[in-house]
Order: sequence, then C-alpha cells, then structure tokens
Amino acid sequence: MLEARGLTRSYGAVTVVSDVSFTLAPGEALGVLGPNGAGKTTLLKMLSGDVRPSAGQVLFAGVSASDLPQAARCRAGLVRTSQIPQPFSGLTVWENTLTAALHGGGLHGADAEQAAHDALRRSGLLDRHALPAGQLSLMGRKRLELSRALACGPKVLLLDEIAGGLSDFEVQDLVALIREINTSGVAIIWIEHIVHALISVVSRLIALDFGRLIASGTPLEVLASDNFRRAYFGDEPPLELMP
Ligand SMILES: Nc1ncnc2c1ncn2[C@@H]1O[C@H](COP(=O)(O)OP(=O)(O)OP(=O)(O)O)[C@@H](O)[C@H]1O
Repeated sequence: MLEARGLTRSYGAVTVVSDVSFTLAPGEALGVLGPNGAGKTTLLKMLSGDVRPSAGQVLFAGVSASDLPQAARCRAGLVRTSQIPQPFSGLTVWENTLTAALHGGGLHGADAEQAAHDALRRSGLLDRHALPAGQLSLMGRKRLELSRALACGPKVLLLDEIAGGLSDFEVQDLVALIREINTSGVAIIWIEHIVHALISVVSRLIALDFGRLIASGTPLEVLASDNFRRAYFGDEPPLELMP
C-alpha cells in the first residue's frame, strides 16, 4: 500500500532523516517510535507530501507519489493529522468536517455531506456538530482532527502524536477510536510517545534515532532490541523498564 524507499531530508548541512526505508501493507497498523528530534514528524511529512525529500521515493499503491503535491496525495487517500490540531476555530465542527470532505476528499454536494456526517458519527462528534471548533476541549479537537481525516476517505492514515496531552481515560477512548478506524480497513502509521497506547493498536514498530532507522519488527522485538534501549536509556537500561 505504501513504501518509503531511502527517504532522506537535510536542512543545510544537517541531515534529519537519513535513508529510511519500510513498507506498509493494506490495512496494517505501524507504529513509529523515537526520542525527541529523531526525525519522526519529518518522515511523516515526506510521506504526506508536506516536506520534499532530499533523496528517496514514496510509493503509494505501487505508483510513485514523489511528484504528487500534498493535496493530490490526500485526495488519493494518503491523509495526515497534525501534532497540534489546527481546526478553523471560527467554523463549526460540521463546517470543519464538510470542508475536509470537499477540499481534502475532493467530494461534491450530497456525497461530501454524507462523508462528513459519517466521519462525525464515527469520531463521536455528531452531538457537537453545531459547536464552533474553538469551543471544543482538547479531546474534542483530537476527535475533530480524526473526523476531518476520515471525511477525506483515507486508505492510509498518518497520525502524529495524536494522544499527546490527554488524560489516561481520554487516551483509552482515542485508542478505541483508532482501533475501529484500523479494523474498518484503513492502514495506519502512528507516531506516538505513549507506548502502551501505541502497542495496543499496532502490530509492527519502527524506531528512529538521529534520523536513522535503528529497529523494526513486532513491538516486543523492537522494545527489546539493543539499538532501541541504547537510544532511550543509554548503555545500561534500568531493569524495571524492560518489557
Ligand atoms: N524546517 C526545518 N528546518 C530546520 N530543521 C528542522 C526543520 N524541521 C525539523 N527540523 C529539525 O529536524 C529534526 C527532526 O525534527 P522532527 O520534528 O522530525 O523530530 P521528531 O522525531 O518528530 O521530534 P518530536 O518527537 O519532538 O516531535 C529536529 O532537530 C528539528 O529541529
């Protein structure tokens, strides 16, 4: 469904993502871990088309997406949510979601309205459809971020630290929602620092450190790998943090 081939991004002399390759199968859920500044968001932005790779290629459904702009990738089903939700705060929840269906999903008329309605229902926001987005709680804004993404008709959903700042209960609700989206057939790549939330959804992890892919495999394989432990804990990981 999606393939990153040798993705690299440099800013001046500094390379923040270096030669990262991986694949994502249809319907799969893949987690991305790594310390702050490891290059995770930059990697996701290269997949979505927000950042142009300095080298490497993105293949989506077997076809090179490298020359497709961000909007075209979104319409094709490669949809990203932002680390910090940025709805149009003066528009209502409904208007925000409808705008995503029209402009992100490329839908028209009744089709766009149906997609927006379905997205609001799935994300649990139907009862707040008339509320200005600026009046939503943080959890409400996270739901709206997912609602807007769903309204675009994603085949692959790219989630950037969507659980950040939420309470434990809210994280549980969000995990249930993301799991439902994934089991409905949408493949997911999820960057997340809240590891227990991440591994309750994904079946595979990749880990980055200083822009390089340092581990990939099942959650257990990655969390137990020497490279991963060294990146997070230095040479001697505390025993109580071992999985
Ligand atoms: N536009 C830019 N210009 C220069 N440096 C950048 C730019 N965008 C990102 N960087 C740098 O690239 C590195 C990787 O940033 P990135 O946001 O991808 O990391 P991250 O793993 O997502 O971090 P976090 O977990 O803190 O969100 C950081 O050192 C960051 O300062």
